[in-house]
Amino acid sequence: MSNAMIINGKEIGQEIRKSVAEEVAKLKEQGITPGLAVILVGDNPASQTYVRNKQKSCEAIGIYSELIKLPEEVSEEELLAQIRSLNHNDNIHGILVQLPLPGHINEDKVIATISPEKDVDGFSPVSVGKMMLGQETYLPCTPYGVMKLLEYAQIDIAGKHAVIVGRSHIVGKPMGQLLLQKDATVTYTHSKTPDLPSITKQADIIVAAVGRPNFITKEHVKPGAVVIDVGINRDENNKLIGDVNFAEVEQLASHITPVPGGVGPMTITMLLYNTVQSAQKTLSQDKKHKNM
Ligand SMILES: Nc1nc(=O)c2c([nH]1)NC[C@@H]1CN(c3ccc(C(=O)N[C@@H](CCC(=O)O)C(=O)O)cc3)C=[N+]21
Repeated sequence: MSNAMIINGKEIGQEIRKSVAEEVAKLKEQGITPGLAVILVGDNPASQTYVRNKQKSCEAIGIYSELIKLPEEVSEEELLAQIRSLNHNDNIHGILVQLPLPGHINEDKVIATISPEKDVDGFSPVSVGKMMLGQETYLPCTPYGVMKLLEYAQIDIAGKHAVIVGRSHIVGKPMGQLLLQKDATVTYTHSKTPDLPSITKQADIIVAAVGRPNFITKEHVKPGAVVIDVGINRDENNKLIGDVNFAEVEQLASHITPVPGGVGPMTITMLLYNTVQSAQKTLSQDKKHKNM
């Protein structure tokens, strides 16, 4: 069996970022600088790294980014007040609250407080509801990024059997919905699914989003399947590894995404994309006002 085609998320992400940068330049000519606010609570090192990456990526394409750092002990009310203030700040088109949040804060309440117009993560109940209904909205960045990877790799989705491993609100669940909207037959699996390999073996497309290193092995994969690895785990040497045993699975998959350099860079790319979309919307609303 020949080796799989490796889907290069870094390269595809760069290509999309180039066209997002062009949109940013156009907006600037019209006097608008897209702005993203990132709220970081506490000093979790992994979260700090992600947030720094997001800021660097914004900078690289001319998006203004503002980091709001709050102490671990911040009250829920104070965090909500920050979000409400950003909801009304005209320089800010996107608001992202870095997850996870400390235990004393109600994540659902926080996310629901972000104005749906600025919910570039696509996590709010309004965004999720619209996505389910197939209405225009901000799509969650990771599943959206996976859809772009499949599109760029020219993988047909209609009629294919997609098996999602993992059912998180931010990856697994929306991933299945987006694939369903493209006419895949979708199966959700999770930690309580008995005999997982018997199901994943039927998949034309596997999306692994379990959060367990090297969880998906060759026993899980039908020869010729497309394998998308959403996992971000650290091994004992602090090296980034996915949910898929890459060395094993690349021998029989038709396409596979690496970690790093697969889905991760696409997540940030779609965040930039959503932020610019939001800025573009304010422009068309301004015009409407002026025409009145
Ligand atoms: N409100 C919120 N929105 C998020 O989108 C969000 C979040 N909270 N909390 C944490 C997770 C994690 N996440 C990643 C994004 C990009 C990479 C990424 O670009 N990874 C690179 C490698 C980076 C490295 O080497 O550390 C890659 O896979 O190639 C990873 C992880 C977004 N998250």
